[in-house]
Amino acid sequence: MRKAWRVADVRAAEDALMAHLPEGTLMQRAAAGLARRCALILRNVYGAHVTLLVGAGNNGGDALYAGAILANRGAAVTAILLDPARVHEAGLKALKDSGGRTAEQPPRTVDLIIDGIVGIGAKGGLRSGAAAALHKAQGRRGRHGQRPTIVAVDVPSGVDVDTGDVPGKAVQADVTVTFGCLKPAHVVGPAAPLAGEVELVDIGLRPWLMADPAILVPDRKDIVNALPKHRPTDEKYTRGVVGIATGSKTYPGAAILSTWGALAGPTGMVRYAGGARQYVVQAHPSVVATDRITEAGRVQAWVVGSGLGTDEAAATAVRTVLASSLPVVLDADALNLLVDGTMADLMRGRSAPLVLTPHDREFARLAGEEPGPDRVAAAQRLAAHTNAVVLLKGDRTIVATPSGQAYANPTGSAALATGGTGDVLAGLLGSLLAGGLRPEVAAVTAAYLHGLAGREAARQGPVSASDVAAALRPVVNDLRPGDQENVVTPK
Ligand SMILES: NC(=O)C1=CN([C@@H]2O[C@H](COP(=O)(O)OP(=O)(O)OC[C@H]3O[C@@H](n4cnc5c(N)ncnc54)[C@H](O)[C@@H]3O)[C@@H](O)[C@H]2O)[C@@H](O)CC1
Ligand SMILES: [K+]
Repeated sequence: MRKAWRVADVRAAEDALMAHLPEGTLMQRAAAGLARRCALILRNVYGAHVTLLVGAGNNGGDALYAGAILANRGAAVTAILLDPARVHEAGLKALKDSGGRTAEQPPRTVDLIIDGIVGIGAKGGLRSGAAAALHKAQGRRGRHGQRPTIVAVDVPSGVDVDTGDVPGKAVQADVTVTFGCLKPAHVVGPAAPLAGEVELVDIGLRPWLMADPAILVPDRKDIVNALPKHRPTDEKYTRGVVGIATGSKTYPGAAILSTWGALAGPTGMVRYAGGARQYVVQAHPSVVATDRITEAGRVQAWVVGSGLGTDEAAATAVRTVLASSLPVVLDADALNLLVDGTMADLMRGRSAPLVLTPHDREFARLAGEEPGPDRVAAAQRLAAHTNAVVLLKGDRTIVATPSGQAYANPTGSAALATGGTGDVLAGLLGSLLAGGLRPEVAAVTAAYLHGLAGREAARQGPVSASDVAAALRPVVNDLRPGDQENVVTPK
């Protein structure tokens, strides 16, 4: 897992580390890493045109020192000082000593913009002077007529570093070079896509980060490790059976999509219980279907949700699974049935895992408040209140546990913002729960795989939920270690 820390924890670690180092060492390390990445982007540093947007703090200092390094290698470096009276003096001197200059306006040619406007000291969106300078620099062209590449120092300026919120104007970076550790804005909220590609430069901070990380971000290896392995002795029941109670005669599509999602997961068998049984069996002949949950036979986890409606039968379905001692996923309509609070005791009294998968509107109905600018904190509050793992859908889906652990999914895709993809996710999640994964691991794994499937489906053009469901199985298979040949020819 990658880890992101909040600003106060980063500052505490920096203070502790700096006490052991000569003054300025950390900034030199940061600037060296920043300049190295800029040089890689420019390829030919000699003769390149670099514009620095320099704010009042140390973020501007990083930019000035990196500018000095690039100027020493023959780049034409121009610094636009947004608050000249408070500029990092030593950084400015270093830039000038290396042949860089300051100017009021960006020069005609700009290959690279280094955004040193503001870093972890940010408050609010970009101020007007900074926004105007950025706009002008962005409007310039590079040596070869190309648009300038934008490299953000530490974070794209204008974002809220601790929450990933974007309260006003902000920089859209191509690359963000950050120092010491990731921060929440790199991985959650609307800020995360503004960071572009994030490079983490080691400045020796990690051993000094004493606090727990605010957010964990899974990578491919974590997902490979989480997925249950096939064993030669497996048969369908040992791999787990997932029960799906979604859809209805009126909304059979939801049932087809969620069973499709479940079929891509690790379980050996998928059972369906509900009004859309005929449609489900037609679409997926391997699914064993009944009309009611109580007739479905044994399963190791239930998914109840989308397309179910909110009538008495639907409420009974939710009550039945909540009263069981099995892991449960509640999605869509099932979440709306929780709103009146009549199932609160059932929910809070459970000892078996419960996962809720709201999008923003469902979240607002359930929690009584919008997720707001701090989506991680909002998901954590709902998780604690409901004693459930909460998967809050979004471009960077968040998974929060009742104990306060938070994860951000890195594989988000705009392709998933289309009707029915949530049904596919819920089905897959149920299969992972039935396969024995802990609820937060199942939620994180499902979001990750679902995101990859969305990206895969988008390669072919506009995406429907069926495309995502169809892409899911190959994506899952690609990450699961397959059956190995046991007779190997010696080379
Ligand atoms: N503390 C350290 O040891 C290190 C810090 N480093 C750099 O220092 C940065 C933090 O420096 P500072 O604490 O000086 O803070 P910043 O440089 O992030 O911000 C300082 C100033 O920016 C202005 N500002 C705040 N919000 C703004 C907005 N929305 N628009 C425009 N201007 C705004 C304010 O006047 C504030 O005083 C890090 O992000 C990183 O880039 C690195 O050099 C690594 C070492
Ligand atoms: K910045």
